Amino acid sequence: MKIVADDKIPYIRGVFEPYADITYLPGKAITAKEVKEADALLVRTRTRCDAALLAGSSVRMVATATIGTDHIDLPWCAAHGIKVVSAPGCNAGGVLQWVAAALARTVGEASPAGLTLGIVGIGHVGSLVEQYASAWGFRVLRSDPPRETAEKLGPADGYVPLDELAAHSDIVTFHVPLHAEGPHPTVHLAGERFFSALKPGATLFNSSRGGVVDEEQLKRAMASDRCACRIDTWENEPAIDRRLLDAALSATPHIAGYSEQGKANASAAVVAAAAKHFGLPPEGWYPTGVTQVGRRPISWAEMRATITDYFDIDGQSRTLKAAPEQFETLREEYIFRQEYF
Ligand SMILES: NC(=O)C1=CN([C@@H]2O[C@H](COP(=O)(O)OP(=O)(O)OC[C@H]3O[C@@H](n4cnc5c(N)ncnc54)[C@H](O)[C@@H]3O)[C@@H](O)[C@H]2O)C=CC1
Ligand SMILES: O=C(O)C(=O)[C@H](O)COP(=O)(O)O
Repeated sequence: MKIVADDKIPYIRGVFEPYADITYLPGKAITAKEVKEADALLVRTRTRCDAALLAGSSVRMVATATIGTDHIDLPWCAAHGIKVVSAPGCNAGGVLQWVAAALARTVGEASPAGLTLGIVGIGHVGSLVEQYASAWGFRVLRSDPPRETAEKLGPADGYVPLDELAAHSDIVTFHVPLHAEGPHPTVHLAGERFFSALKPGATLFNSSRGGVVDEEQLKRAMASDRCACRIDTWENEPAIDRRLLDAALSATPHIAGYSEQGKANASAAVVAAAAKHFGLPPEGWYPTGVTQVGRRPISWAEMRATITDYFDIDGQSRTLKAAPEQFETLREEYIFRQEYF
């Protein structure tokens, strides 16, 4: 059995070695030639898994150590009998920490009470953000048309159309997958219509995917002082837009989910997926030495007073702004932070 794995998936070295021939490569170096005779791929967002990579290969399973799957051509894999497994919710706690830091910087000395937070996408991340933001005193508006339809949710549950959320929110945070298909596509979900509806002076957070926000429209809205932004995920990473970078209140290199616990969960998920699929022993494996966090309530005051000790969003923003050409290196050399709530 042959596995090709991204060499930046942490903790997994040694786990499959007793059972499989495993090769570790940088995500971008996982090419058609390298995977031709592989049975399984363990990837991250940096390997595009589509016909160009997989056609004619012996790959039967792709496991991604990420929540997002937009780097994988899911229909093509399904049509060609390739099982795809992701790591749902693995690093939601890390993204919560990024949002908390961004909220702390945006709200400052003011009180969350009286401010409205619009959350777009109420899945693993969005619902966690909602839980903490509501407890901190924000009024929360939600938009998630797929859930609203499936679960018959509406204004009585705090679910509103995106335009309405935009018009009434002081801060809007996006937590949707990037997809172009189906009745509720998210490519440029924050586009011209969204920015026309947006409450003047609002701040937009994007820690979902570049492409969910139309950066040209965002820059236009910022140029006329209609909004501000804090951005973790960018169109065209790693070649990010320098004007947007300069204008953003916070700019981080797609590291919102980079907590030690999130990375460990992601690694455990891909190991479990491959072990299960191929009937190998390490199915219940989890990295040793990773501190477990029990999710706990934290007051707004405690969070504001402590968040910088764990995640210095301003410091990391200064680093990226000073050296945007290092975008990918900053990600690769990131010291995974600790979740503490
Ligand atoms: N910056 C980072 O480091 C990270 C980014 N992410 C991104 O965050 C995204 C969300 O993560 P999860 O909450 O775990 O995903 P999830 O799949 O649990 O939830 C996504 C939610 O978005 C909703 N949705 C889909 N289309 C929508 C639309 N047009 N409008 C409003 N809502 C819509 C879905 O119904 C679902 O409830 C991931 O797909 C990934 O792209 C995830 C982890 C880390
Ligand atoms: O989980 C996701 O989805 C993310 O965006 C990840 O945090 C990005 O992880 P890497 O691909 O950089 O491992």
